[in-house]
Amino acid sequence: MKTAVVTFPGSNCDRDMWVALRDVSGKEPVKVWHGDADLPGGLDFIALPGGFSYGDYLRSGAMAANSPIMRSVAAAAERGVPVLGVCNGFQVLTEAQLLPGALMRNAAQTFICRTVPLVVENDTSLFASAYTKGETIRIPVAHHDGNYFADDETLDRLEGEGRVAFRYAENCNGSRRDIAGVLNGKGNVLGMMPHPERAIEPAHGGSDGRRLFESVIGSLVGA
Ligand SMILES: NC(=O)CC[C@H](N)C(=O)O
Repeated sequence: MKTAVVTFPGSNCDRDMWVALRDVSGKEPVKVWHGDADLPGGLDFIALPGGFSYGDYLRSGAMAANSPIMRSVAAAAERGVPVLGVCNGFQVLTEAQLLPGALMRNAAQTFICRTVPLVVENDTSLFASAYTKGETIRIPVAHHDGNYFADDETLDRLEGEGRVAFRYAENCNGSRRDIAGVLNGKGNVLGMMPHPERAIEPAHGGSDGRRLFESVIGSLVGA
């Protein structure tokens, strides 16, 4: 099994993601730099971490979405390789149009940094098989641009196709229909604002994020 974490200039959660993947998979992820033209061969999983890529210049994730490496990430996603984008990684995935919608400034115009309750909406995706639909989990958020927006037609389609992965039990940022994470049509790309890699062991204050990594790593066993 071969996993990778992509680092952009301004990423600040790449090490946490790397440690979470290493601890759950037992194998060290490959570190990939945004300027690399190609991903290493044979990757089974790609993570886009949180942070402030390019200082959130223009819009959060807008510059990173045009990094050289994102062409390879899009091609890998198209081939069915699982891709997880957390927080800034989610912003990059929407800006790269690998996921629908946009992450706008939080409704209260403030940076939010706290642990929030989330409802698991989909427990059949490869990212969430270790959760139970309807279960409430607690995962930290830390962002100023987490206000998920998509038009009604898109939201209806996402809900109808079971592509809302997580919802906020308490809407902390104004996201439409309380959406905290969404899947692409094939179900192999997940973007979410909360940080599962910050809830891996009790010392983090909770370990509800660990099951997300157990789900996806478990789906790769044998890979
Ligand atoms: N923790 C993060 O990834 C922050 C994401 C983003 N730059 C924001 O503040 O909205």
